[in-house]
Amino acid sequence: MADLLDDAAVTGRLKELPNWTRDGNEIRRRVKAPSFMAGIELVGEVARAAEEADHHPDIDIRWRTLTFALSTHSAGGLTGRDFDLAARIDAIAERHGAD
Ligand SMILES: C[C@H](O)[C@H](O)[C@H]1CNC2=NC(N)=NC(=O)C2=N1
Repeated sequence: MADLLDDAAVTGRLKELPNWTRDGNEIRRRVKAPSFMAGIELVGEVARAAEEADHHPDIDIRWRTLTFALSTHSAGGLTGRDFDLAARIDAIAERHGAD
């Protein structure tokens, strides 16, 4: 099982991911896609990355605004797996021309 990160480690990893904010046991990012369908395609790609990593974000879809939240449920908080997937989500969002 992945190790829980302490507050200092979480703060350190968040510095590399300026689009993400911490809310308790999770980190969250909002992404605005160029259109609804672009957002759905982006979510599909995130879903494939999540399956590959065997780590799954909570996803909220509102027209072209997507919110991704990450936490490691089995560990009860934030681990390196959340930050690794967050970086992959950033790369996917950028490739899809999202803000
Ligand atoms: C068996 C499998 O590894 C676990 O159920 C995984 C699947 N995806 C997961 N995703 C997230 N976000 N947290 C988990 O603890 C988790 N556990």
